[in-house]
Parts: sequence; structure tokens; C-alpha cells
Amino acid sequence: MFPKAAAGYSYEDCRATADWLLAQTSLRPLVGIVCGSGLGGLAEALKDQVVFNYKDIPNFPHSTVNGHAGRLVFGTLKGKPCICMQGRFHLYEGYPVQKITLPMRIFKLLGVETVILTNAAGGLNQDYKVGDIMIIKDHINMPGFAGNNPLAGPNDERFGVRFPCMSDAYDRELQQLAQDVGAELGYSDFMREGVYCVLGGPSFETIAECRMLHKLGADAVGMSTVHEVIVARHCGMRVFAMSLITNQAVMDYDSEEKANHEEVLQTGEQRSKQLERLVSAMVTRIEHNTNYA
Ligand SMILES: O=P(O)(O)O[C@H]1O[C@H](CO)[C@@H](O)[C@H]1O
Ligand SMILES: Nc1nc2[nH]cnc2c(=O)[nH]1
Repeated sequence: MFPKAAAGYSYEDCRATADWLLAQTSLRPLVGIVCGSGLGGLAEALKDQVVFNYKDIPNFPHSTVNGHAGRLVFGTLKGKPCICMQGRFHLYEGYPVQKITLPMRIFKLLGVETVILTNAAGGLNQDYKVGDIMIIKDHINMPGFAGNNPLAGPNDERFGVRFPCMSDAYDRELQQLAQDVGAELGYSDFMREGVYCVLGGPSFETIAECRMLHKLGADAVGMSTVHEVIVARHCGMRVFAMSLITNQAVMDYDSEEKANHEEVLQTGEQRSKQLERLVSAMVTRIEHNTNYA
């Protein structure tokens, strides 16, 4: 029933995992949240929690990265049923791209309509400061240019169409909602919007690579999110994503700065309460049961 899939999982495999979860809790989540590096504190805001360790969930990969606890948390945020991934999967952990995006299909089969993704990213835009929150308005899928797209392979129409549109990947209403909620919370000074570029990692970028990405139109760079967004949109969920700028990408040969994961986690900790308030306030105001595909 729960095969060890080498690359991806079939519709039936995803259904089996979703049904296994649905049998353990009566909560039916409408919003799915993915916590980025050091941002797992978001899950603590959920009430009436039912928690699963990834290693206990059939078919689920395991978290191997510091700052990604590896727990799936069902609960409510101000009364709204949610599910939260306290930790995500990345290409550099050695998982095939179809495997790191499996949770999006599970979300869909659990009944999730809206996905909110967070990540830690390096700032390429010279106006950005460490601690800024960037609403993602678009992405550049660098591994996708080389054919590493989570939708490559046979397409199952029960999830979505063969050639999904991505020019509307990031829901504009939700971007506006984030701006409005951010302004009400007094966060406007550190809220931005921009383009996120995903790379394979795990090495951080060279100076020449950062300069190139900036010239290509990227405002922030990271190693996640985009694959999840593609799969979430393919199966018709509404998507909002944001980056916490945890470090400045090094763009200058005179700089003494060195990107490191400790700084990433530290910035996450410093901004975690504000991110939690932003996400909670957004979740309470998200409308449901509309056709978002
Ligand atoms: O994108 P998230 O999971 O937030 O993590 C980011 O932070 C890690 C590097 O410090 C990388 O995994 C990068 O992708
Ligand atoms: N690729 C990449 N990922 C990150 N995650 C957090 N900061 C960074 C960064 O500078 N580069």
C-alpha cells in the first residue's frame, strides 16, 4: 500500500497517505502552511494540535536540515482549520524533485484550498535589508531550465493539466491582503515585494552568480519553495509565498561577509513573532470555496 517510490508517487499513493492522515484526526484543513528555515515557530500558534512526525507518515520523506523539525501539525488558527509543515524538503538533501513536492498533493487531497509558503532567502536587491519580508510576486526556476521540474514525467489529469500556466502562480489578492495586514500591523517599513530565484544548493552562491541573478531580475535567492508552488498550482490550490531576507547576498569582492546557515536561523528567530502575526492575521481573512485554479 505504501511503496518506496524511487522518483514520484502515483495518485493512489498520495490518496493512501491522505486517507491515513484523515483517519487519525477529524480536523479538515483549508489552509496549508509551509515553514522555511528557522521559521517553524509559526506552527506553535496553532491551537488544538494533532502532530505527526514525518518519519511516522507513510510515504513522507524525512527532514535532514537543522531548523526543519520534521513535524506535520494539524490545528486551528483563530478558529480556521490549518495544517502546517514544520520543515520542508530540498533538492540538495538528495530527494528527487517529485518527492520533495509530495506534501502539496497530500494537502490537496486533505481539502486544502490555500497554501502559504515561507522561506529564508539571501537578498540580491540592494535596497533590501536583513530582516525584510519579501512578498513573492514571481519566481525564476533555475533547476527547471535544466529539466528538473516536479511535473516532468507522466501527467495524471486527476491532479492537473499537462501544461499548467505559471504567469498567475502567486495570487494577487493574497499579495494585496499581505500588504494590507502588514500595514495594519505596522510592518510596512520592512515589507517588500519581489522575484525569488531557486537554485539547487547546498553551496551558497559565488559573487559572480549573485551578480548574474540580480541582472536576470531576481531580488532574492534560495533553495526551495518554487517546486512546491508549481505542484500546488498544478492541482489548483491558491498560493501565497514570502521570503524572510536572512542575509545579504555577497555581491562585492571587497566584502568580508560570508553566507552561513547560522545567520539564516538567527534572523528567522528574530523575526518569527512578526511572521507569525502576519500569517495568523492573513489566515483569518482568507475567503474560501472559490475556484482558484
Ligand atoms: O528555503 P528554506 O527552506 O527556508 O531554507 C533556506 O535556508 C537554507 C540555507 O540556509 C536553505 O535550505 C535555503 O533554501
Ligand atoms: N541560495 C541561498 N539560499 C539561502 N537561504 C538563505 N539565505 C540564502 C542565500 O543567501 N542563498
